Amino acid sequence: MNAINVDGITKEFDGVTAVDDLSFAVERGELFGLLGPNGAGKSTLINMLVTLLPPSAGTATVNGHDIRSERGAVRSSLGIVFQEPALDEELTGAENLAFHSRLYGQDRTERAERIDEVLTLVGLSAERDDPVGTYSGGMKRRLEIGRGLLHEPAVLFLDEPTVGLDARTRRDTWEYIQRLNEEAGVSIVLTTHYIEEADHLCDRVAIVDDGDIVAMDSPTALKATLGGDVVVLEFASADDPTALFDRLEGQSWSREFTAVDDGVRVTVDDGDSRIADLVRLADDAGVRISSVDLREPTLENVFLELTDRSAAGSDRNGTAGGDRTVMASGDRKGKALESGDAGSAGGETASDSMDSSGRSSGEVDDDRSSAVSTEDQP
Ligand SMILES: Nc1ncnc2c1ncn2[C@@H]1O[C@H](COP(=O)(O)OP(=O)(O)OP(=O)(O)O)[C@@H](O)[C@H]1O
Repeated sequence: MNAINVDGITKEFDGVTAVDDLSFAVERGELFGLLGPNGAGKSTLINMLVTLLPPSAGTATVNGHDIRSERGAVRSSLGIVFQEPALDEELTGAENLAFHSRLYGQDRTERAERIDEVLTLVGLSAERDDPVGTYSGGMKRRLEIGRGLLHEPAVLFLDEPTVGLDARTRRDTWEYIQRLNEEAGVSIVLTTHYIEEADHLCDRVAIVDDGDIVAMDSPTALKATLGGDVVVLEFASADDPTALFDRLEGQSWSREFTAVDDGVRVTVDDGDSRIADLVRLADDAGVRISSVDLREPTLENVFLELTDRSAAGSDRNGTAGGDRTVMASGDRKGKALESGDAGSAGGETASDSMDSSGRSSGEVDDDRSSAVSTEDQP
C-alpha cells in the first residue's frame, strides 16, 4: 500500500484552478518533495491531503484512508508541522510534548515513553527540561517536528521545514529529517522553496507550477533531462583554437560547444570521464589549457526551465554577451548551455513562505490544531 494515492484531485477557488486534476502516488517510506514557485498550488494540495480543505473534484488516500470519507482515520495517520511556530515558550520541551500527547489521548506510561523516544530522535534529550524560550531556532524546529511524530504517524507533512533557519541549522535539520525518515520509517511529504533542500533530501521531487505537476522524478533523473554536463576549458594564451574546434566536431560525445572569452564550453554526457579526453584533444591541437571547470546541471536549472521563471536573455553564468556558438554537433543541441550553471538560488529567499492558512481560510474545514485531533483516538 502506498503512503499516499492522489487521484484526479482538483481545487477551484472562484474560477481559479489552484490544483488541476493531479494524480500521483507517494510510496511508503519515501521522502517526497513538492517544489514550486509562489502560488503554484502546493499549500492547497497539502491542505486537501491533510483534510483541512475539501477537493472540488477527485480524491486521495493517506495510509489507505480516503480524505473525503474517512477524515478521522486520515488525521490519525498523519502528522503535520506547519512553518509558523506553535510552541509554548514558557513550557519546557518535554512539557510542550506532554500537552500534545494528552490531545492524542496517550496514557501516562505511553506518554512518558513516547516523549523520551521523540526527544532522542530529534536530539533534544539534554534540553528536555529547559524552557522552549531558551531554545535556538533550530531546536524549536526540531521540537515541532518531534511533536508531529508523537502519535507515530505513518505520514509526516512538513511545510517549509527550514524556512528562516541559518545555513548551518538548516543542514542540521536536514540530518534530523533524514534520520527520522530512515530510522523511524516515516513517509515524509515536504514543501519547500529551497531547491537545494529538495535536491539534498528528497527521494523524488514533484515540480509544481500553475496547479499542475510539470515534472516528477528523482533529483538525479530530473537533472539528467537537461542534457549533459558542461566542461569549460580556459586557454593559457591566445593560441588559435580552430584546430581544437575541428577536433571537437568529430567527437560523438561532444554534444555542443561554444567559444567563450579565452576558452570553450563543451556539453558532454559524463563530464567527469570526458575531462581527460578534452585535455588530450587540446594538447593534440596545440592549445594550452590553464584551467578546467566541470559544471553539472543543478535542480535549479530544471526548476527554472520548467517553471519558465528565467528572464529571457539572461545568463546566470555571468557571461552573457561574451559567448559565440560555434557549432552544435549534429542536431543534438543540449539545453545545459541555455540553462546556465549552478548560479544563485533563483530569487528564493528565506522570507518566501507558504501561506498555509490565510488565503485558504475561507474554506478550511477546521483549525489546524484539530487536524491531528483526538478524533478517532481511543
Ligand atoms: N482561499 C483562496 N481563495 C482564492 N484563491 C486562492 C485561495 N487559496 C489559494 N488561492 C489561489 O490558488 C493558487 C495556489 O495557491 P497556493 O497557496 O496553493 O500556492 P503555493 O504553491 O502554496 O504558493 P506559496 O509558495 O506562495 O505558498 C494561487 O493562485 C492562490 O492565489
